[in-house]
Amino acid sequence: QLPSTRRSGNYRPTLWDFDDIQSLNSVYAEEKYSIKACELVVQLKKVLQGESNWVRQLELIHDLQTLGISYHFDHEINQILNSIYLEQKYLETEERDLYSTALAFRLLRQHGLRVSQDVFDCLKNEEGELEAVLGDNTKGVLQLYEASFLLTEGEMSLEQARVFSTNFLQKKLDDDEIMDEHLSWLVRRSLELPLHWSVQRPNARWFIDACANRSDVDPILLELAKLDFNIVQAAYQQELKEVSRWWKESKLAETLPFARDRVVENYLWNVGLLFQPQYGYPRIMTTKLFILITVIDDIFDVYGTLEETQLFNDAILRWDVEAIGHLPKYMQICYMALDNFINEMAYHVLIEQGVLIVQDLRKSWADLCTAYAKEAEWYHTGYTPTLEEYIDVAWISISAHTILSYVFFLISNPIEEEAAHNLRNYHPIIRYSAMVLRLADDLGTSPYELQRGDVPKAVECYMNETGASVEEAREHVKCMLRETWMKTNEESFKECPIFSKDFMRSAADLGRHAQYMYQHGDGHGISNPQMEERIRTLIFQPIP
Ligand SMILES: CC1(C)[C@@H]2CC[C@@]1(C)[C@@H](OP(=O)([O-])OP(=O)([O-])[O-])C2
Ligand SMILES: [Mg+2]
Ligand SMILES: [Mg+2]
Ligand SMILES: [Mg+2]
Repeated sequence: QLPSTRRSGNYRPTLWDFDDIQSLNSVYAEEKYSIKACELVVQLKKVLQGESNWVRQLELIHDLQTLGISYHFDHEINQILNSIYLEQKYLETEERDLYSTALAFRLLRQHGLRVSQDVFDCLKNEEGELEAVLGDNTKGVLQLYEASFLLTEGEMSLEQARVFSTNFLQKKLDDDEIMDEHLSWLVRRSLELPLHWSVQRPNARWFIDACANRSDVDPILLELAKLDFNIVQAAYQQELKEVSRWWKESKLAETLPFARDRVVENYLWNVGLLFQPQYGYPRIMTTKLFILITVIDDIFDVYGTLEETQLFNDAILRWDVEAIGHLPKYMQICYMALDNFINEMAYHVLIEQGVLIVQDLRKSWADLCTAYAKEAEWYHTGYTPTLEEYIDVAWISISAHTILSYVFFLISNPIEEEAAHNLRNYHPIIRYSAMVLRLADDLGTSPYELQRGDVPKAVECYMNETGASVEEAREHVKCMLRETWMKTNEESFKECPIFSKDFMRSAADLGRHAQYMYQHGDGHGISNPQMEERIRTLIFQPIP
């Protein structure tokens, strides 16, 4: 049916004032703080090298990771994990328990070292049951729970460990039986989102604050975590100011008022996706990308009539900038903003890496808009696809393949032809990243999207196809999320990876950041108190 009036997303104006952003200015940009941080890094490297107990070494590595500062110690961490793996200390039965075994299992697997799930066998009873010997060991069961998310296809005992450790921990919380307050916080947090699914830098602030309630934290560790957080935040603020100026100068917020005006939220995606401080320019470019994807997504999902969306998609497929005269004015503006951005990105890569990628970028956008157009057709004709039909289109329409294309070309130097070929052919790691992003997005945004009118999403397609209730359908989607993570884990263990470590990390972090953004509803388009607090403490307020 053709709408008599256009839909609206009823999106509120941005929460973050342009002048407030432009006035951001952190003392931590001063060199004296970076010098102090370097001194602390040197001291901590000595602590790491001086630690001979393998469990303490692993606990230090775990803390460095959750506090967001492990990137200073990649070499030391690599050395320690490889020697623990080679010396197989984590296998000597007399030396270990559930806690140390699970901690070693998780950190070694995360590092790409393929430890067998059999490491838990010696802890089981005669009937081969691990759950029978948990006793009252909440600390150990929490580590087992975290470790179970590193499972790959067919590792049923890890899947069973996830189920019974979840039930064990939930019961402990419900019966208020966890006396240690910090442990209780960790359990509550991880039951919502396990460490393996948590994006590192955005979550670091929570772990830094939580450290204040721990007696076993090395003061140098906490001092460096706070200082590093504030120094990196100062760099983030400068990047955000630049993107915010670009968005204002584009005048797209005024000319396309129906679209989500979300510069800060779009920048936050890239704090999760490209957390390494040296990726400042890539973060600025991928934030512009997220902004344009958000606007064009809203043209297809909210504002454009069926006929207009088909005209826009044809123009994108043809890519003839002289032939847009027939488009409505708002589409001409959007088309040119996109064309300018593609040229800006392609020019940068041509100058820096000597590779011409205009066709790659246009193809990626063409695939995205074709998927958008299909969804618009389904909406306007009132068709509800099967879940399979929907996923075949929606893993593309969530835009992960476009986002990861830009990430690839921005951080790969040199650009390897085999990797570029796999990127163009949507290597499985791209599809898995897209699936986590899509499923997390549908769980977080579809209630609002359906209210205003949008194509039925994964939950609704499953309900329509099977007659399931909303709860059952949401549970099914969460099961699909777990299966996708299992395939992602499998892919990351492949011996000869086609893509760089940083790219593989970004592909997984895109999905992780989606689970962070949508943890409490639609943190991107609607926002909520938790997301506002996260943005305030992550970007606007240094740690005191
Ligand atoms: C960056 C994004 C992941 C992409 C554009 C904005 C998003 C936050 C999401 O927005 P949404 O409207 O929920 O996407 P979809 O459901 O219309 O595909 C799709
Ligand atoms: Mg949308
Ligand atoms: Mg959409
Ligand atoms: Mg959505």
